[in-house]
Amino acid sequence: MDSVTRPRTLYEKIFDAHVVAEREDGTVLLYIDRHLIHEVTSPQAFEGLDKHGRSVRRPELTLATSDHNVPTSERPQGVKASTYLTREDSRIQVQKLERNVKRHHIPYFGLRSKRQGIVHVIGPELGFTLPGNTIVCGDSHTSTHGAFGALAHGIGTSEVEHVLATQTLVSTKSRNMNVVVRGRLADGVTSKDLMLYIIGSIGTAGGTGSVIEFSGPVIEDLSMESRMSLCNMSIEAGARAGLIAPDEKTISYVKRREMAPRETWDMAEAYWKTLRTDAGAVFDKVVEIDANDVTPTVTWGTSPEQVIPITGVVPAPSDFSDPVKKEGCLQALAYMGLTPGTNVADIAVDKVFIGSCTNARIEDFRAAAQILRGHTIAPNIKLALAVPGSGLVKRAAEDEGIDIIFKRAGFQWREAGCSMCVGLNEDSLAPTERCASTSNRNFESRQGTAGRTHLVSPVVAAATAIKGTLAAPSQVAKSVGPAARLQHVNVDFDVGFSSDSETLSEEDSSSQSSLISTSSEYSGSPSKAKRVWTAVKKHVKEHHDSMNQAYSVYYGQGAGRRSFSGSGSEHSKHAAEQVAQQATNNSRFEDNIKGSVAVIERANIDTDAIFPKQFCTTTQRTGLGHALFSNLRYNPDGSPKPNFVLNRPESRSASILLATGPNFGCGSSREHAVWALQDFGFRCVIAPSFADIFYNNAFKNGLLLAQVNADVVNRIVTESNTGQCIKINLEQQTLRNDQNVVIGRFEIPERRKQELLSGIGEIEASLAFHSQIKLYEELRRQLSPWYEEGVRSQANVRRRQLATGQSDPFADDLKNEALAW
Ligand SMILES: CC(C)[C@@](O)(CC(=O)O)C(=O)O
Ligand code: SF4
Repeated sequence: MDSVTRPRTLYEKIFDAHVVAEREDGTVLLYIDRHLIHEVTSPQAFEGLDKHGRSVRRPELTLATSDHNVPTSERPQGVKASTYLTREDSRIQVQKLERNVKRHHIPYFGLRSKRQGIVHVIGPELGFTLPGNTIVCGDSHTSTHGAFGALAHGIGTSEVEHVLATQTLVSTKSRNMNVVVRGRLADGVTSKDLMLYIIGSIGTAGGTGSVIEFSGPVIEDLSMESRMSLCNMSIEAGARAGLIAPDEKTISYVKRREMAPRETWDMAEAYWKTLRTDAGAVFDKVVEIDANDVTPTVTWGTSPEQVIPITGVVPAPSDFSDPVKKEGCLQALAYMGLTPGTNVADIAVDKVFIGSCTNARIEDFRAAAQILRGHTIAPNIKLALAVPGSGLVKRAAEDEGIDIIFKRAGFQWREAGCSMCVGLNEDSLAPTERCASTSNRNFESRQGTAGRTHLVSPVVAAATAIKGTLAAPSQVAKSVGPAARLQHVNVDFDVGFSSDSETLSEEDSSSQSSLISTSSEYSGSPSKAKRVWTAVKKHVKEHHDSMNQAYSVYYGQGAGRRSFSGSGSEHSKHAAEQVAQQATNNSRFEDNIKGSVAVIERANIDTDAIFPKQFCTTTQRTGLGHALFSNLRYNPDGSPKPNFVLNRPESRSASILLATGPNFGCGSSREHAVWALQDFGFRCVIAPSFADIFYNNAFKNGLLLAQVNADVVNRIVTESNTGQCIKINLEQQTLRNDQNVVIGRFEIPERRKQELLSGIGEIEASLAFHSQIKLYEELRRQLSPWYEEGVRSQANVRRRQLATGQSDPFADDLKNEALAW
């Protein structure tokens, strides 16, 4: 009961309310309320499901769209992936998604849908994203949804498969971090500037292992769109998730969205209002930010932490005392083609991109249009691209005349998609082209091989387009009189999608009896389950606004949360046996690795560097070694760069990779990075620290990550310079040289070690908890029906439409899509 009475953070409350079961190794099975999928990170997950003959547990809790690969050029009516996507690999990815959603009855907004768009734009805008939810997606920017007080984070493809099969994730509690923002944001300073400033202050690894709750008067003042931009980039600060407590703004944003609850709205609202950090709750770390210090901010380098006010000058390596930052500065200056001391405002750009899941919402286009109105882009701008985040954003902007302002200024006004954020379609940078971009990543070659990215806010992007050089909005004269109609028109999201969910009343006897039967399945005592359930019901009546408490009461009675091999439970024993059997079927991780070491002297090696984006269009998980570090390894003509470590003959047989700097694997969630490292022959990566999503992905695939201190890094470098092999003993956590001398120890959490040693398949292990998952779902239907009300499977929506004969735009849009299959 301690968890109920102790003051808790918002994060802890959401986490606790989603615990399906606690496992013996200290991890928990966390229920996932909402799952978003897209074409790039899902094909291998569906393939995994097929291989094991598994189905999708709750298709209606997953929502799919195609966004990364889709062209943003004009989309004719009735467009089909087979003809519209001219790049073969992209077309195959989209078609595979279409086949998978059809087979599994997953709602899908694809090329024909008005509601198609970037996953992190459509989730909130459709009301799929709700406060208090757990939300995941095979995409690091899932952190965006934290703006709603949802626990939302990116996962790798193995975890996508896990969620599809079990509707849960294996999880551990993160650390609690609080970023408090006081003061006031000046005119022309946006939440994007604020977030760049925060990342500049705490660094790209500043949030590692933590969930950041943003709070303070400045956060309260932000609109929902601005909050989304802020939370979106939490991953760029290394955090597992960003969170903002839901308030009136959140609630009125969600209300009447197409997939939001209606009949159960009042209960939902009452519950959401309880979702805030209790007074006296303890954060592991608190960072105070004064918004008065924030000015329009841009990045000058190749990491989102390399930021500078637009009024500043490009830094020199000597400005940094930390040797890692000094080296990073040197590398970034060379890549970006910049000279220290240059005024940022004198940096001329070639292209301007307003779009991406960070800044492609209606408010972003409104703000940029205010700057662009009556102006035209500078002659040196080769391309100015405006790409709405979704079909609905595009429509809303067009209703307000915003598209006209953009077009008159010389921008191209496109269809929705990820576009030049990642350049998986035709929208990308040519080598050495410089871009002011409202996206979130300035990694090397992110927007195009050898392209140069400056991250900026939408108003800075607009001002830059006009000036031709990086510019603050205040540098652009306000035009007199509107050049086009620009007014705020509220898009009507209330399009008559009435609820047909079977809202289970508390008195629903059939569901109550099914609850009792599932409960008894593992508690071994139907009468006890009944008693417990009666107590819970009573509690719910008294505290109907507190789901956390209701769950806790239930669990407090000892009815749930059996640990994996909990005593006395036949079901648990059976599960344990099943998993033990499974373990013997899996190949055991050999606890000793011996091999030569390839050394990369860099910090913050991002997954875009490990597995460049142009290869992300694959639907394979094997044979990807050729793409490993491709941009660092090969010249544009395909010839190898002789100085890159993997091209040296002695590296061909290396099975250990050492990164000398911290934060290896930061950025994108693409699990391809792990698959490529393994395919090349690496069995272990050693580094001072790792980014969270990459860490998870590696262990899911049996790639050992060994964390060492600076002394051990130096020792390994010395040994490998003399051609020595390194021996790794996982059991003892030691590193030895050829003479068997221990040259250092490495850190690895016990449970990760056991995971590797046992070789247990995680999905099998989680499926063994099916009774607990079922029970949790029953409880949830009773205690928080609003999370079930707005979601429907594709099949259900269409069945209902056929039965009622009623026109329903949401359903029509889904049907439209289905016609293309
Ligand atoms: C799928 C990929 C291209 C991604 O969206 C994935 C991610 O961020 O996790 C990216 O932006 O790098
Ligand atoms: S970061 Fe870019 S590529 Fe990734 S989801 Fe957002 S818009 Fe798409």
